[in-house]
Amino acid sequence: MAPPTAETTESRDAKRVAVLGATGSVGASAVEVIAASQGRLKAIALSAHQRFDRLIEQAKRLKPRWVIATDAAAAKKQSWRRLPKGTELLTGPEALEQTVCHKDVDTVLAAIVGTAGLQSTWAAVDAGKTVALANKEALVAAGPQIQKLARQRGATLLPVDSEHSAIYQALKCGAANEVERLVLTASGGPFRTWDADGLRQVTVDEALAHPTWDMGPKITIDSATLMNKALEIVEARWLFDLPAERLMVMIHPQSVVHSLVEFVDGSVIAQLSPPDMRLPIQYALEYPHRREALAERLDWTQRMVLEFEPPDFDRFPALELGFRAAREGGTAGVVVNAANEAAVGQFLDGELHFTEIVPACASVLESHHFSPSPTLKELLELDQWARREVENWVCA
Ligand SMILES: NC(=O)C1=CN([C@@H]2O[C@H](COP(=O)(O)OP(=O)(O)OC[C@H]3O[C@@H](n4cnc5c(N)ncnc54)[C@H](OP(=O)(O)O)[C@@H]3O)[C@@H](O)[C@H]2O)C=CC1
Ligand SMILES: CC(=O)[C@@H](O)[C@H](O)COP(=O)(O)O
Ligand SMILES: [Mn+2]
Repeated sequence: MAPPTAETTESRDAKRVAVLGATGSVGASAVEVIAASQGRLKAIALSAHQRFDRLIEQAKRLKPRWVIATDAAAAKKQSWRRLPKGTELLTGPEALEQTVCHKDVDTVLAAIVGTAGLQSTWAAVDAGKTVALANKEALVAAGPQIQKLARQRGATLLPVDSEHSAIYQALKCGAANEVERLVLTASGGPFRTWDADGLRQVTVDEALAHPTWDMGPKITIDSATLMNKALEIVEARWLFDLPAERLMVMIHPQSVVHSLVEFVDGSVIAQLSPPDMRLPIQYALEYPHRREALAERLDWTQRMVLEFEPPDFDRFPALELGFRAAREGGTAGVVVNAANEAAVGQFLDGELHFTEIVPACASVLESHHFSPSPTLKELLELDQWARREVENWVCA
């Protein structure tokens, strides 16, 4: 009997992945991982918000069943003639939620940036899917609610964020009650060594020049303020169910040690690799298997220096906001996250100074009406409220 062709292997055994945010930095890396998976992974759906030419190229390569254009108005102006035969176009944000629930979707890669990714992540969890989670903002905004829903629906959350992927892997070395603390590493961003005067003069181009990672604009600005690490503290709080007191941040400029777990006996287990998102994406999509990867490897024939230093909470006050949101829970996460998204947008548009991003978030967090266990509807309303507050915020 002839061996199965790639096509038949795919249709019988392939894990069918819906890639939400396929045209972004994480999404594009996921497309490479899927294309190189020798038929083990099949892109069943790819979504884009506005970069439709890129989406069409991806569709020609992976031949998904569906492409989703979430900006429906922009989709009307696009020519879709180059879509491959057999690929159906769906439009509007509601198409994300319909698609992730489909019985033929096995895994959802949540790689939309910001709160825009919350409802589709929620829908995937609600449908009991395996969710490979890059969209950290969803967990920051609604961590306890998403975890509760995942338990009720039997959904599995697999981290894609490099630090959380490292921690997930390191946690396999001990039992939950043997964990002392999690140490999240941070590159320190482009301004790691800058003084307060320098920080006040930061330009958009300087903030977009990340020293070690090539990422989308929003997370790159977050890395520069260290708000990314603040969000990751909250993400770790809910993902691993550990209190803020057992979470730490260490600056590690090389971005080779992606995070560490310290166990009660003092042993510290870390995961190392060059900074390349294709590895944590592949780990989550292929889980529980490890496969040969496209990602860069460490070169053990070369001298390598790995540095660690504690963060400076004075120059980077975002960190304190992250620890506070992780300690308080409730509505603190959604407010910090939404205020930050709005403030980063204003900074990128030249309407806010770099050093105003975090004070704007702190001020909105301070003035909001805290609630300990909000519903999804309340969270979405607060998200909108926090954005409006940042629009009206004036630096004291
Ligand atoms: N980049 C990285 O290395 C890492 C990213 N992450 C997280 O992954 C997520 C994605 O980051 P990244 O890939 O850098 O971001 P990008 O900005 O590169 O990509 C964002 C993606 O989301 C889509 N999108 C934007 N707005 C909307 C919207 N309103 N509705 C639906 N889709 C939308 C974009 O579509 P389009 O481009 O077509 O307009 C694009 O596909 C973020 O949550 C980030 O924090 C986590 C760890 C590492
Ligand atoms: C790749 C990834 O996971 C990013 O979140 C990265 O960690 C950003 O780098 P910083 O450590 O500078 O925030
Ligand atoms: Mn990260």
